[in-house]
Amino acid sequence: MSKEFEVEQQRLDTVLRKIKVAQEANDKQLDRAKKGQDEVEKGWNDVRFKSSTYSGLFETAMSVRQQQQMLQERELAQNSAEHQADVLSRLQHNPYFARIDVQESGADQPEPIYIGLASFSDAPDNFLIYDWRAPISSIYYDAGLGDVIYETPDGQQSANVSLKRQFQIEDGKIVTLFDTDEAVGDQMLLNAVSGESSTKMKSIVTTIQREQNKIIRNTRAELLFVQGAAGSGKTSAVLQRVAYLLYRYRGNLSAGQVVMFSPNQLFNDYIDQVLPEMGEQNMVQMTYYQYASRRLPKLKLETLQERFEEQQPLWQQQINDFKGTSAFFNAVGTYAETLNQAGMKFRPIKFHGHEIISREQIAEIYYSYNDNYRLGQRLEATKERLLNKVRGHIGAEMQSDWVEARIENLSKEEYDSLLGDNVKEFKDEKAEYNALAKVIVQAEMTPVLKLISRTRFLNINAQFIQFLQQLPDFVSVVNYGLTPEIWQKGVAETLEQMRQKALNLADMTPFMYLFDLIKGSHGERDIRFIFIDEIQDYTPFQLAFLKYSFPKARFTMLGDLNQAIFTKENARSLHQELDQLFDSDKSEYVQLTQTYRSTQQITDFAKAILIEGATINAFERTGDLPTIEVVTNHSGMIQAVKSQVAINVADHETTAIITKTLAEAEQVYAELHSTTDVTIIRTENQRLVPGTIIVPAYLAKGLEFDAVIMWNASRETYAGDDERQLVYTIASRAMHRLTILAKNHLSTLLDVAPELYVMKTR
Ligand SMILES: Nc1ncnc2c1ncn2[C@@H]1O[C@H](COP(=O)(O)OP(=O)(O)OP(=O)(O)O)[C@@H](O)[C@H]1O
Repeated sequence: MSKEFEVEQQRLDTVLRKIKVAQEANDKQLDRAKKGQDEVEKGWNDVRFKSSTYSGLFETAMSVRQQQQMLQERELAQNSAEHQADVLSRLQHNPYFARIDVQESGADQPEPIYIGLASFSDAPDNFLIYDWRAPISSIYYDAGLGDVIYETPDGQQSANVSLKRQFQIEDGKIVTLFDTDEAVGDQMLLNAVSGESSTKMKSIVTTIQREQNKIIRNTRAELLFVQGAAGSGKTSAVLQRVAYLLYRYRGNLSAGQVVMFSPNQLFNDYIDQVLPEMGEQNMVQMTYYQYASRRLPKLKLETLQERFEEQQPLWQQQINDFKGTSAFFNAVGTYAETLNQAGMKFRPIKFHGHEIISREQIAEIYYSYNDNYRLGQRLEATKERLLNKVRGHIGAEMQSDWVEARIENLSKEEYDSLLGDNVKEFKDEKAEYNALAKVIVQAEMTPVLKLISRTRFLNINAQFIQFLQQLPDFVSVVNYGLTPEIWQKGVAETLEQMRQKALNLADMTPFMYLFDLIKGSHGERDIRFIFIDEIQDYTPFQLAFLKYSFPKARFTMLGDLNQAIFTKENARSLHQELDQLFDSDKSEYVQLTQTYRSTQQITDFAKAILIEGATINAFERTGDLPTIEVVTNHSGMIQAVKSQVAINVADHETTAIITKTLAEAEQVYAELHSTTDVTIIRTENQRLVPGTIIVPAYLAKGLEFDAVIMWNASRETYAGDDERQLVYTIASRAMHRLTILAKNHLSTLLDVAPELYVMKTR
């Protein structure tokens, strides 16, 4: 054992001992906090409710307030002690993974800095471990030896690095230790990426790469756009970024103010351990569909499966494309402006089957305000007036026949329960009638008042249709390859859908936006950071809408234009679109070209599928060449799948059989499950499970597996050039092994150089 090894092990022993001491002290504190809370809770018994006199009331209130404050303090103490217990047990398990010796300018000697998952000190300012997110830790990820400059909250700081050392520690023992002059040594990275896939993504703190570190620590950009090839660590980097931001803005930023839009629920499930593993709470994670469903609970929205599998006629596709443009977004805004003068659609307010306020009356109120009222103000003012009007209607309604009939037929119990505490001697029958009638009418009015408060007197569906009908007045549809006739045909389709309380993806966001403009919504202003994964699947309209909906947030967008569902043309213009939404001085575009997921052979193969793709560099890790097998019939493919799965299982490689559609996945499952142990993933709401799975391509986004079997990569299945990206996405899910099966003819999209794969024959 080398001298250094020994010295490091001794230091490790000392640190672990100190962690233990800290744990014991913390446990005591936790006990005290818990006991304290019990006492406070007991204290409630002593709070006397003296309510007969004013001073008694005041005393009670004070006493309650005091108890509440004490409870809050104890709870805080307990929470922080609990948090500390969690941190310490993490550190006990794995205290640090790196050491750098840094001499800051002005200091007379270098200081060793040990970097781990959290900071730990045994005395004020005596840090035995530095959090990986501390400013100084950045040096470890960014540079090799020598003079360096690093960012601190107070500006740039210069220093000299004389040593970089990496550790692997298990059960309190240093397993390996090596010095390096690179940023993060390749050996460590190779170890990290050579592991097997799992159903849960892991954190990459120990091996963050320099360009990933830039993304993680960026606090300047309003828009940070990360373009990165499949497997280049986009998702990993942003999850570490969330952890970094929560650390950097601790006390001012909570996990609930960070929202991540991800491609599907399965993916959410896949990544949901990364932050807890680092001792942080998860941010809010949702899919765009979930976001829209939450906002439009009454409508049946188009699902992921429908969106991917539906074959639409060209004209419909063109309409949908147009509805995704920023021109269309602007058109909604222009239309909404016109509503300040005229055109707002209302529903009459009804009570007991008859109209009490007609749509014309509502319109009259709505347009009675002067010109400088905005839509939202108009609506608020109208709402107030309507509420008053309805309340004022109570008197008239009390005399109506139905109220009289109800009162005449009241049983004794009903009578008592209606009047409640107000049962008393009435001076005459009229007084009694009025008292009863008032309660009855008020009760019946409550739902009407509620509807008004919720602005249900707006006819938003009719409004949306009217907007669509008038759209050619605002934008020339001809510029988008449409004619006014075709456009109106599309409007009729939307109308038909809305009659069935459904909305397709293309209409969903315009509908929400129009509704928001009418309501004068100011968006969710407390959300501070928005992350959007798989940005290439969003339309410019959606992006503009998200910007509008989260006006105070900084955006981080991740995407791979190679995996675009957008056409290439759109992908290129995405940049221009974003320039219109964000101040270009505060936008930063970063490219990740190095891939980590797959072996060199798989990366090279996947890359060859793309034409003029973005730059992709494989990480040097070798494996077998991908294999392609073309058989003559369906049962041949089933045979091939079975034998490949058997080989993979024997080699402990978790396998995903990826099909194009759910129907295909079902078919393969039906033929396999009696003889092979497989799980089918039908919807995004399922969980990933260990072992072999069958999954349709659109649910495999963002995931990775040791081995992938691409089902039926035939010419008929993957025919059009627009499916190139999909084929690339499927191939790039594989870490170590890729098998492609086809019937009769291989898809021409897989027509790559023969040295990149092995053609298998039986
Ligand atoms: N710095 C790193 N150290 C170790 N492993 C890394 C690093 N960066 C990425 N990886 C690994 O590479 C794999 C791919 O990363 P990730 O899923 O974040 O890529 P991605 O760019 O989001 O891919 P895709 O676009 O295909 O969804 C993961 O297994 C991840 O753990």
